[in-house]
Amino acid sequence: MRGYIELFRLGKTYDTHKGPVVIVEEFDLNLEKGEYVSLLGHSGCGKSTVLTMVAGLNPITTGGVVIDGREIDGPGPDRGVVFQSPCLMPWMTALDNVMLGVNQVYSKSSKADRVDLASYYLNLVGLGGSLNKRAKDLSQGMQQRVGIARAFALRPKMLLLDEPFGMLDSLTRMELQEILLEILVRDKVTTVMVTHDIDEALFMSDRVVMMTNGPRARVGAILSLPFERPRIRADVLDHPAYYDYRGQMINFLEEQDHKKLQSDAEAREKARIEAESEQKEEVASVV
Ligand SMILES: Nc1ncnc2c1ncn2[C@@H]1O[C@H](COP(=O)(O)OP(=O)(O)OP(=O)(O)O)[C@@H](O)[C@H]1O
Repeated sequence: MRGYIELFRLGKTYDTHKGPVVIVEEFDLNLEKGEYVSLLGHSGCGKSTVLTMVAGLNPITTGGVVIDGREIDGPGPDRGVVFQSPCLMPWMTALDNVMLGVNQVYSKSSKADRVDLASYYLNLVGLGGSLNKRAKDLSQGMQQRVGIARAFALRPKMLLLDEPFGMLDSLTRMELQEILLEILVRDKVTTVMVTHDIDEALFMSDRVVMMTNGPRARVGAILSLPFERPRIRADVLDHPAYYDYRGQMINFLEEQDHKKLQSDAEAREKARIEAESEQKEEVASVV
């Protein structure tokens, strides 16, 4: 099956001081237009590596990414990215921070239209009253709202979120999750989100892609969630299958933990045997 967005046999090898290490291998995933997919997996398995390759910010070693029929070969305005911290220009206003990208992508539109577009998205994320505040004077939650408005204002086909709510308090986090879902549904943007938070993945996603442990991480299992949209948090939490899906995700992660402990123990045993045989060879050569 081919999707609106296709990640095919995506792979990444990093050069390290110990030589090349294959972090992600044969990562296959198809997304429908407007679909919301979360990537879940243990720390260091390669989630951000997949996301930054799709964003075009991290060179792809093998395979590729096709978005709406076009293979990507670097970053582009068809993909908006929101990281944990929004990296705003601190001395510029909220509006000017959003205008930076808008001016580049919509250079042929009138200044008034560009300001309208940026203001529209800042309004949607609840910053209508703070357009002219400098980024350095905004709270962390407000800065993240600017980051989200900045990504949406480019009208991307795809949104890539790397733990976008990771640094926020739980109330702001819940509020922003809901605002984000509202805009995504309105604009039909296809989304991939990296998260460590099982409940966040359950509330936000159509599907949860669980990655195996690295190195050579790939898609381990995919859960399709049955919760209706628009999502209402209380209804999702009350859904009879909620704790079953939650349990499946926890089981998968525990299974990966178990495999990691096993492979770490095997590696230690192998190293011990190698060290022992080297010692024996040394003793034999002295004798
Ligand atoms: N530029 C790099 N060079 C070498 N190794 C790297 C580089 N970037 C990441 N890695 C390694 O690749 C692995 C995967 O990293 P990545 O950040 O993609 O994982 P992650 O699943 O997003 O982790 P986390 O959940 O902790 O954010 C890690 O072992 C990391 O140390």
